[in-house]
Amino acid sequence: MVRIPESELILTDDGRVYHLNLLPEMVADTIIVVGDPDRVPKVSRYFDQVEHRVNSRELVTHTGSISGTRLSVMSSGMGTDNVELLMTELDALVNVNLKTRMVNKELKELRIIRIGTSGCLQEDIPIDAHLVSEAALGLDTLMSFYDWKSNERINEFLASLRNQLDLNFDPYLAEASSELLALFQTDFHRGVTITAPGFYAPQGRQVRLKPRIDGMVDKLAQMETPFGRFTNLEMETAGYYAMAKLLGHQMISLNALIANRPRQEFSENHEAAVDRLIQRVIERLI
Ligand SMILES: O=P(O)(O)O[C@H]1O[C@H](CO)[C@@H](O)[C@H]1O
Ligand SMILES: O=c1cc[nH]c(=O)[nH]1
Repeated sequence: MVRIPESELILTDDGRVYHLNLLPEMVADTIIVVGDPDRVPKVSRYFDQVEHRVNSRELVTHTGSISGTRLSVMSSGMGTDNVELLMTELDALVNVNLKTRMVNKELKELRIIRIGTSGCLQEDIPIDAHLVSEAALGLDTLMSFYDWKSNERINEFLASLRNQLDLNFDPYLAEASSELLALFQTDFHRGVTITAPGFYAPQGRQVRLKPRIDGMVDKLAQMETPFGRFTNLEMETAGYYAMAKLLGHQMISLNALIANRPRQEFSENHEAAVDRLIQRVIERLI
């Protein structure tokens, strides 16, 4: 057993993990994750009671319970760089003894559910619909820094995608937890999500700067992946799916589709679409 040094897993003077600013007893085994820190109280307002409220930069955590089920809701901010530190510190809270700095012999498996917003790539899916991601493609480079491996079929698909989009980095594809996917089987659209390392050119948008990849949205919308068609673009899901798989946690990502890219439409009330999603997720968790 190897002791994790002070420089590698940083703790505050009172023993909290560095970025999340949390102690182990402050998180539940079921965690809802959101991007926007202002969305955290919009979830915890459905809790019967809140035990802990902790703010640390864009990382906000509320822990409480609904009808006897203990739940946490945490914000990550935007992007998979934040997802990486959130998942690593969350895992350390439950799987590392923070006093001895040794990994626990028995590892805990958390249930983590993302409630996010996303832009739809397919014309036939209505605006504000709710979609569960069966798998996600990472167009960020996060998995280049971990020992991430895929099977031959996925590797062939990724090589072809890399070629079609003329990418000069290695994308990755990660899957949802099948157990959590079963919870959201009915009444949700299903699809394959694309996780981009930005909102504009990395999602094929042009404001003043022209994206390097021509017709990216159309090309992605027409591709067939090993899990079906690509449905939506956002900024976190693939990072969550890959980190959860590597760390041994169950993870599912749900999105309100507040923009439709081919139709060039944006939601008239995206807050209401997100609130409906929050309520549907809570109903299925408790
Ligand atoms: O609404 P959230 O959960 O933040 O998700 C989406 O919205 C942000 C971009 O506007 C990105 O974080 C993207 O993934
Ligand atoms: O188009 C969109 C909408 C929400 N979030 C994204 O990342 N992209």
